[in-house]
Amino acid sequence: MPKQNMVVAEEVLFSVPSASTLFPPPRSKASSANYKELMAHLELHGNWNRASSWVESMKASSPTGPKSTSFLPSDTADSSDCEWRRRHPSALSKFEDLTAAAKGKNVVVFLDYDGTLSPIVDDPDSAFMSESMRAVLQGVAKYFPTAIVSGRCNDKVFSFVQLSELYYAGSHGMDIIGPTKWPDQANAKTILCQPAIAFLPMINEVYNTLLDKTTLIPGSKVENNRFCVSVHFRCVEEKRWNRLAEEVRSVLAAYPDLKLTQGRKVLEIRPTVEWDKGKALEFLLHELGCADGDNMLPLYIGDDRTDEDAFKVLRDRGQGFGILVSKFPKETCASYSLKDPSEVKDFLRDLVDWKRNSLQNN
Ligand SMILES: O=P(O)(O)OC[C@H]1O[C@H](O[C@H]2O[C@H](CO)[C@@H](O)[C@H](O)[C@H]2O)[C@H](O)[C@@H](O)[C@@H]1O
Repeated sequence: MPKQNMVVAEEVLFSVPSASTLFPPPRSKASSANYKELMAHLELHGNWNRASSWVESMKASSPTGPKSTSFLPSDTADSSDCEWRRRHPSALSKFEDLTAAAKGKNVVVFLDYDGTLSPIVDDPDSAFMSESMRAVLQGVAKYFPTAIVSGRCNDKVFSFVQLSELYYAGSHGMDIIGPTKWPDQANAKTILCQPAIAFLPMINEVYNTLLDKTTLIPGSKVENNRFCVSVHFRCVEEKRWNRLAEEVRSVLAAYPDLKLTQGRKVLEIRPTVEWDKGKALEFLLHELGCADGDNMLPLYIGDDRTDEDAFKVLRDRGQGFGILVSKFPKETCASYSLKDPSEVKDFLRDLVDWKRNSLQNN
């Protein structure tokens, strides 16, 4: 499928050509210290000074509906859609292939929250999970170690999910805790992994400053995700995106240790630590004793650019499967697809039934 027919994946916003690409290093050793300093300056200020390119990226990314494919001629859209579905078939229609691969292995389930377990809604505080999804999740956690890996802070995700038998990896995996009720209360294992703990005061400071700076931009919302901050623009009129981007840019210019990425109609500010949902997945697999073993089959279901880090880990390890939740073609490292949270629920229910039946038949 031609690249332009795919939805642009959300990406690190200041990934413009690096200064070192534009200015190759000097040959003499004597000039190299000055060169490093110059490069650091250009990387930071050159890139941070492009609020207008942020807006282009904000416009290009995060399509959520039929509008997003409207730039395609309809026959091209149809054929590219078919080709994409062939390469990333539905996890529901290929369920038997998946369970065949899982036979004799311990399945571990990783789930993103927004857009995967709950539908995308305008107000982030109202992204509730349905009771039926909760019941299915409870069933999943009964048979398989299950983790929620989210950009949100753990407290918020827990307030939506309300299941203490799960692992939670909030703040894009930078805050990992084990279940307080699995396999049973007495044996509950407390895992704690917080690789960005040193950034807490800085993140709080940035959150407060951003709250203050964006307060006059109607529709904007700043969310404190503990180890990262989200600036939502889903409800901001497009003519004001430039102003919002400019405010965020001006705040972040003072924090070289923070980076900016983009999700679904959201700007995300994160520490520059080498940690993401992929690292969280690897950490949890290791904790569960299946880092190197072939006896585990991890399944990771997610809808966002940030989930791609986890899909990539599974693809590179050749272990388990990534399942992308999307109604339309997207660049992805996932093997399979599901269209929306309702299909995710069906898939998880099938998984529980399959496990229950195979236990009964043994
Ligand atoms: O990793 P996730 O669990 O998918 O979290 C990613 C972000 O999700 C939330 O924002 C998204 O969902 C909102 C509610 O549906 C929607 O209004 C927003 O436009 C989406 O970007 C959450 O509010 C963010 O903090 C998370 O980073």
